[in-house]
This record gives sequence, C-alpha cells and structure tokens, in this order.
Amino acid sequence: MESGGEGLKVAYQGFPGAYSESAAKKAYPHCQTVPCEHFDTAFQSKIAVENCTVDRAVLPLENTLGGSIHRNYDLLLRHKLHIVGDVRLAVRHCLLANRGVKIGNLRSVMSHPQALAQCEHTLTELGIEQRQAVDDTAGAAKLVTEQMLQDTGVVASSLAAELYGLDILAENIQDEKENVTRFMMLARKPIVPQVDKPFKTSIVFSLEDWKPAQLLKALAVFALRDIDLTKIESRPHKKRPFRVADDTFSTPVKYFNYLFYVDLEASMADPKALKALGNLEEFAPFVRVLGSYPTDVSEV
Ligand SMILES: O=C(O)C(=O)Cc1ccccc1
Repeated sequence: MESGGEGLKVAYQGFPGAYSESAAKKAYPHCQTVPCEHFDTAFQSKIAVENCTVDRAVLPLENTLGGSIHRNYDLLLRHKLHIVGDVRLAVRHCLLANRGVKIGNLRSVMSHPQALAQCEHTLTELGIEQRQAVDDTAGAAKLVTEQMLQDTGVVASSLAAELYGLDILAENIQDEKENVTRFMMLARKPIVPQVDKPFKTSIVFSLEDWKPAQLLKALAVFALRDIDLTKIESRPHKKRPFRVADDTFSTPVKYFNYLFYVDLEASMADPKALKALGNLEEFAPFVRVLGSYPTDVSEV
C-alpha cells in the first residue's frame, strides 16, 4: 500500500457507504473518494482516458466466502491500468430495513451479488427467500430508503444504515464470522518496483494450444526459482475460446481455452522474477504484467 494518499482522488463503484469506499480509505486514509455508478464508468471516463479526473480506482477482486469476482478479473484485462496495491478488508454485513419494518415483514432482500452470496444461509434461515441483485450495497440502501419499501431488506454496512437512515435488524449476518475481501488499487501508471520490502506481482498469461503439461511448465518457471504463488485463477479466453487438444485421433478434440491469472510473491525488481517471466515468455503466447506492488501487511 502507498502511504497517506494526500491529494489522491480514488474512484470506486457504488454510492457513499459501499465497502469499496472503505477499502479506498483503508489503503489511502487521506484520499478523496469518488463514487461511480458503474465500474466501467470508473475505469473509462474517470481514470483511464479523457480528463483523468481521478488518480486511482479500487476494485474488489476476491472474497474468503464468495471466491473470485470474475467480472473484475475480466475488467483488469480489458483496461490497460496497472495494479499499484492491494488491501484486505474485513466485511461485516448487516440486515437493514426502513424504520418500523420487522424481519417478519421482509419478503425480499437487495444487495450486491457477492454480499447476497456471503449471507445466503443466514438470509434463508431468517425466512427471507427472494434476492434482488444490484450494483452495490450502499446503492441498495439508498434505493430502499428512497422508495420507502416496506417488504424489502438490504445487506450492507452499518455505515450505510447511518448514511441512508435505515434500521439495523441484524448484525454480522455473513455465513462465516471471518469474511475478508481483497481489493486492488489501480492507476494509469505502474509504480517502480522495489526489493527492500515485500512485494507481489500479478500477471496473466495464456498457454499454447496443443502441447501437453503447459500449465505445469508455466508454474515451474516460478517454482524452480523458489518464487511462491499466492493465487491462481483461470478465466475463459474470450478471444480464443477453444484449443485443439490432440491429433492422436482422426477427429481433433476441442477444449475450452483459458487465461491464467497468477499472483507471485516477488517484486519485478528482483532478477529472479525477471528471469522467470522471461522464461515464461519463451513458450506462453501471451504474458502481461498487471502490476508489481507492495504486499498488504496491515491488520485485517
Ligand atoms: O457493494 C459494495 O459495497 C462493494 O463495495 C462491493 C462488495 C460487496 C460485498 C463485499 C465486498 C465488496
């Protein structure tokens, strides 16, 4: 994480009180947060192009209960921004509703899909069956307040309850007490990698179509140099959706083709990591460094 963040403008998806805003504040305590309705707005009009009205964008990427947020992995590739830091935030969900509404009155609950997924069992146990997915938790709180809905609850933070004047009907409703989300901080320019403190590097690559054991070979370039991996995620390769697996039989078999996202416990300033990447580039058709950034060592 970069320290302070004085003078930095940080875009996040959602309305004030969204968890992404808290993540931005955790990463840059003195920054100015800028709400954006959709993430593409945050990326495109505010940070990536045009008037460059913000310096950073914050994006949730994975969660200990809900897993990876796939859409955001895809966004990382689609936009040419650089990861300059990550931050982990403990997420404690509350069930909110308009004043006077009781849990028994709720037929439906509205929130971000990840928040709904993280509270799935608890919500079912509370007898609420319908789910309404919206772009962010605070946006759900705002909508339920503005429309004075009496049969719809919200999964959001206690801060959202305070900001939008909702009652807290239940606290800590995530299915497991420990619920941590990891957010990435993005910028137009990469930061200069260092070796005097712990750094991580995020990369994405594709593999050759038809040769066997390519993934093992790719991971070996790091393992052989004692570079630990902290995360691996695969996503469909949308531009080249199929690979032809084998020509042993007369009919070639078509399998899905993937992009692999890997986080390395190494700085790009470390000659070992540079060599490993050079080695990977020798046989991987596509390799991109998404960013090399200081490891988040803050308390979760
Ligand atoms: O909707 C929000 O408040 C977000 O910031 C996205 C999100 C949703 C659930 C957990 C973490 C982040």
